[in-house]
Amino acid sequence: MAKQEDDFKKVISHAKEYGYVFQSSEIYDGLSAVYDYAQNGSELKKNIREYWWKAMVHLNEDIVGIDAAIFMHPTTWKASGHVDAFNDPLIDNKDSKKRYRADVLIEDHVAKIEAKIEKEVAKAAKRFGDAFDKKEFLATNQRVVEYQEKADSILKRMGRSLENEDLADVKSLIEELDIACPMSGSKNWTDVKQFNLMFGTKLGASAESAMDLYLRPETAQGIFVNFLNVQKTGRMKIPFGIAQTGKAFRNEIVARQFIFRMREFEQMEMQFFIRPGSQKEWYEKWKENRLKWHLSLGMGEDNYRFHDHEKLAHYADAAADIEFRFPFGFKELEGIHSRTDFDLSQHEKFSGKKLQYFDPELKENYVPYVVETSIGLDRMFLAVFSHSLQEEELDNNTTRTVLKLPAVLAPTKAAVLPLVKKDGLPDIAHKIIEDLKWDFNVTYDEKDAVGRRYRRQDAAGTPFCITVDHQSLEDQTVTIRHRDTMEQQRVAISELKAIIHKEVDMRTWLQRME
Ligand SMILES: Nc1ncnc2c1ncn2[C@@H]1O[C@H](COP(=O)(O)OP(=O)(O)OP(=O)(O)O)[C@@H](O)[C@H]1O
Repeated sequence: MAKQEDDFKKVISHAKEYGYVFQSSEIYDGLSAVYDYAQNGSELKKNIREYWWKAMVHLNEDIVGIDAAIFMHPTTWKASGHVDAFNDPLIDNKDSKKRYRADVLIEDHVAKIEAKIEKEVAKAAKRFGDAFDKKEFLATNQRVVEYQEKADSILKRMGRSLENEDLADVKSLIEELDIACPMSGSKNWTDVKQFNLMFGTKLGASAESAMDLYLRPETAQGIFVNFLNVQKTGRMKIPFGIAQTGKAFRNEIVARQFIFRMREFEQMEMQFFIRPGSQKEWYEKWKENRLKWHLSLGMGEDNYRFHDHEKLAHYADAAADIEFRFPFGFKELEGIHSRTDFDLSQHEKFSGKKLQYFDPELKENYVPYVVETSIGLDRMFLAVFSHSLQEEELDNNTTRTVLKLPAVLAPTKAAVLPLVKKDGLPDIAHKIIEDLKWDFNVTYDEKDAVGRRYRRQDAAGTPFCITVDHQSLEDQTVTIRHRDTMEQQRVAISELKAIIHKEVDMRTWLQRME
């Protein structure tokens, strides 16, 4: 645990030091769970968004993108169920006065049991070496089986109680598990209460005419209310999808873990409209497709897993998360939900307008079913950033800090470095930049010895360093150094563009999904 915390602290401080993420309003001591993306962070975030948009919208003929407003008519949130049911169960500790999500306290308790299982697995793997079969061990080792059963039964009971709104039982569970306040160690808890996560605001100038509004807690509803507009104007035929990226706001009770859980964040969502009855098939297809998208980034198959939900939201008939191995363990990165016709039917009911599709093949009208994929852009950022940050032991007994971002996502693709600040080398470097900047985000750096500059670019995640030296004056060649291997090649300046394109183009990366 201590190592995990330490690694995570390194991630947070590296994000600040290298211009990725700052705390919002830091000069006023910050605002809890709100963050700003800095000069490198905003580029990385944009690149992740574009990588998603390319895969989702441009590469799928049957998916189009929209950009709906954050403000929506307040009835939207009545219809969607958010006014009545977008709650988290909260519990206060009477001694420390700290507030927690009751379900998170229980899940953290279960995570500790799961950590014990991992420990047993690691021990056994060491003991048995090559002969170790993890699956068999998990199924047959008595202690591990007991741990697993305990973890499952806790989660099942919690899911059931939350579903039945039995908050007294959630409190009993916390007491039975002897869960203490992580801050104070006290077990003096209040009852569990529901807390609505939507932020309210007002539209209009005068107090009398002002209308109560909400900042949207998810982007999905902007798509549902536009379903028929898009279908008609785009002449879309079912099955088809509508995608969008944009801000969402949730007044999270416990906002923690850096940009993992924020109060203002960005979602990338796609709602896929289908014939009723075909939801199982599409749900499976989208689960598979989304995992492939993640794997295309090459961050290791072992770092992802599916978590199928037992406890379903009020709108869903199936739901799964793609979990990623964050520095603090496996956690939800993306959700895939089979939302039935719940949202469109609710909007029909509350607006009094028909939201139906005439299926020319079946020759009938129906309210389509929906399978959605929903991923947090900030969470994806954290996944990519934390996975990429590595400390490497080098042959000469030094370590280097390197941010091995997938090159396609790296904020700056290349740094151009004149070996010295004289003899015309900076001029050549600037000329190279003039040419490359139309294709890539590139940077110039002439300060310090070249070795230090390499290290700086490694830590900032720049995949290539291009060094201009005296030989460049004679034969128009430079060295290009690869961040991950530290290998250097002598190449003609005229070849640079093609070399970089090959490594950073989305095509190369996204074709891995095929
Ligand atoms: N507060 C938040 N900060 C950052 N990202 C978030 C936040 N809430 C949700 N997301 C992202 O949006 C995605 C889809 O939202 P969804 O409503 O399914 O999340 P959720 O199940 O409520 O998440 P969680 O269980 O972590 O609260 C999540 O998978 C996550 O990546």
